[in-house]
This record gives sequence, structure tokens and C-alpha cells, in this order.
Amino acid sequence: MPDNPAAAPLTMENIRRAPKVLLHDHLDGGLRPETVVELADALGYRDLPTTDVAELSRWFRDAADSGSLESYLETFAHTCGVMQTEEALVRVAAECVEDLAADGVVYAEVRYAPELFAERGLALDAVVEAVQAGFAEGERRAAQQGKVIRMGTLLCAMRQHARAQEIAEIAVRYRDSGVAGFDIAGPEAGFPPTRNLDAFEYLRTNNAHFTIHAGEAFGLASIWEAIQHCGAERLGHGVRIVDDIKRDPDGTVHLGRLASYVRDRRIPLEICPSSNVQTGAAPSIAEHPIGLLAGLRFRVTVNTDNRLMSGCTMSSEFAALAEAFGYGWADFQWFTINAMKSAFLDFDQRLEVINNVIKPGYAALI
Ligand SMILES: O=c1[nH]cnc2c1ncn2[C@H]1C[C@H](O)[C@@H](CO)O1
Ligand SMILES: [Zn+2]
Repeated sequence: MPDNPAAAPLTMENIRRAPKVLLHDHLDGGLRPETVVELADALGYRDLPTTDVAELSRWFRDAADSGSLESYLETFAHTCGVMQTEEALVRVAAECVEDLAADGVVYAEVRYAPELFAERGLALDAVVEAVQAGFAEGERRAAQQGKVIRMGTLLCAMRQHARAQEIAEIAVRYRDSGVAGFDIAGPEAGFPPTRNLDAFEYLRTNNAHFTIHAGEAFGLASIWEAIQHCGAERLGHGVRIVDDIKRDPDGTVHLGRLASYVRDRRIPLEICPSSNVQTGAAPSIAEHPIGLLAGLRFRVTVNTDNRLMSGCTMSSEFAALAEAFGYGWADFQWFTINAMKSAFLDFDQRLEVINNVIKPGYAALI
């Protein structure tokens, strides 16, 4: 949508000023590279490919740029490797909030798998409490810099492990202490979401929120199971829903039954453009299905997935989409309101952020 000629120019600085909402960001995919190096030194983690900060930063991006989700996921051994103490978790979580707030994010749901931080003996509850303490500290530091950001936590279970029920129970236990919901992550092919049906049933019985990584490295069957068997409220990525959309040579578009269902029910798609290019889920940003899906008015949201592995921020994702699809402030506002409507937060609080933060923020730019 073209902007008013009097609108603020679409510079990186202005995009950073615009309020943004982030629903899909992994705590272990967003560390500052210098923090990885410092924590490795403090914890005696010896397996980093390099201890030069600039080289390490490049290494993460190159190694993740692999064309396959499985190889992309291998890079997390190094971030999880340095996140095995409470002090490390508090630091990483606090810095995560500071970095998001500095980028203009006003509400974020950040996710991680507690089981991956228990390799040196931390109890899962201690992991969750350390991350919550870090988020609270990050919110305080952001407020000191004049930035208001609110955090929600999503706990992931890893698809290749069999601990979903246990993690779902922790998510419910900590629901009043900042844990907003649940997710399953990890390799998608060979690990369909229905392997964790018990956990999803438990969550639904407890009126708890969950999203599912589906339709990234595997296709429609994964999306269908996530929604119709498991009851996912949102789809992590979900980009492969385009496999159920056909376009005639004359440009007429036909939605299959699953694609129609996803659009009709306004099921949010947590789209992560740069990550999708790295894992091979999309050929490039310019050819990313987000253009088609947004044009068809699916409930599209824009996300970072892993800021370290993709070398991205919410602002850089917006800027890349603006360049590829000609998006402007009105589109950014639409993505942001879509995300806030889809947050695992009480309805009145979602409305409050939309009306008091997002709309005035964009009005000042448009
Ligand atoms: O895009 C992803 N798809 C599936 N799994 C992912 C993705 N990004 C990160 N993960 C995994 C690696 C992390 O260790 C884990 C929990 O954050 O989630
Ligand atoms: Zn993800």
C-alpha cells in the first residue's frame, strides 16, 4: 500500500522507531556474539568454532545458511552450550529484552526449550525461573532507557525428545509468572505434531495457549495435523500453506480447503522471512510466499526466528520486505496489529497495546 507523500521516509532509523510486535523469536537463537564468547570463556566451553567475535558472528550466519533445517539446527549446540548456568540464563534473557527494546519492539513472546539448558544438571524449574528473572531485569533496564517493552515466554518441547507432557505441565505451572504458552520445535520431517497429542490435550484441558512449528521443513500434512488434530492456535512459519493455493495462468487464485480454513479462522502465521531463506523453506526474500499470503489477507505476522543465525532484527526484516514488496508504514502497522491480535495475552491487554501504543506510534509516522 503506498504511503501518504508526507509520511516519514522509510529509513532504518524510522523503522526502528515504529512500534513492533514479535511472536516468534528463540532465546537460544538471539544471543549477542560477544556474549557467546564471554560465556564460553567463563563456563569453560571449548567447542566454539572461533573466539573472534566478528568471525563468530559470520560463522553463525554462514553455517545456518545451509538450505536445510537439520543443518541450521546444528548451530544451536554452541548457544545452548554456553547457557547451562542460572547466571548465563539471566544475562542472555536480560540482553535479549534490551536488544528487542532498542529495536522498537513493544511486545515480544520469546521461546526456548528448558530441557536444552539442563545438560549440566540445572533443574527445569530453575531454568524457567532464571529466564524470568532475566526478562524482568531486561524490562527494568529498557525502562531506564525510556523504552517500554512487555515480555511473554513460550516454553518449547523438542520434537525429537519425548518430554512434551512434562514441559507442558511446567508451562501451565508458570502461567501466572510470565509463561504465556507452549510450542514444539526441532526437526519437522519425521516428527509429526501428533506424536505429542497427550501434551496438546493436556494444554487444551487447562485452557492454555500453544503454537506449533509446522509447514516449514514439511508440508501440508504437518499443518493439517497441527491445527485439526492438535488444536494449535497459531502456526510457527506455516509458509507451506501455499502448497494448497493454486494460481491459474490468468492470475485467478484458488484456495484449497485447508488454506481456506486457515484464512477463514484467522489462524496467525508466524512468518520468519530470513530464517526461511536459510533453511530452504523459501528461495529468497523477493520470492517468499509472504507476498502472496499477505495479498490474500491471511493473518500474517513478521518475525525474526533467530536473530544471531540470521543476523537480523525486526527492523531489518521489515526493511527487507519493504525493499522486496514495496511495503510501507500502513503494511507494517497491519503486520503489527495482526501480531498483537494473535498474542497469548488477555484480550483487554492486547487492545490496550493496539490502541495506546501501536496506532499512535504509526499515526506519528504515516
Ligand atoms: O525455525 C525453527 N524450526 C524448528 N526448530 C527451531 C527453529 N529455530 C530454532 N529451533 C530450535 C532450536 C532451538 O534450540 C530450539 C528451542 O529454542 O528450537
Ligand atoms: Zn522457530
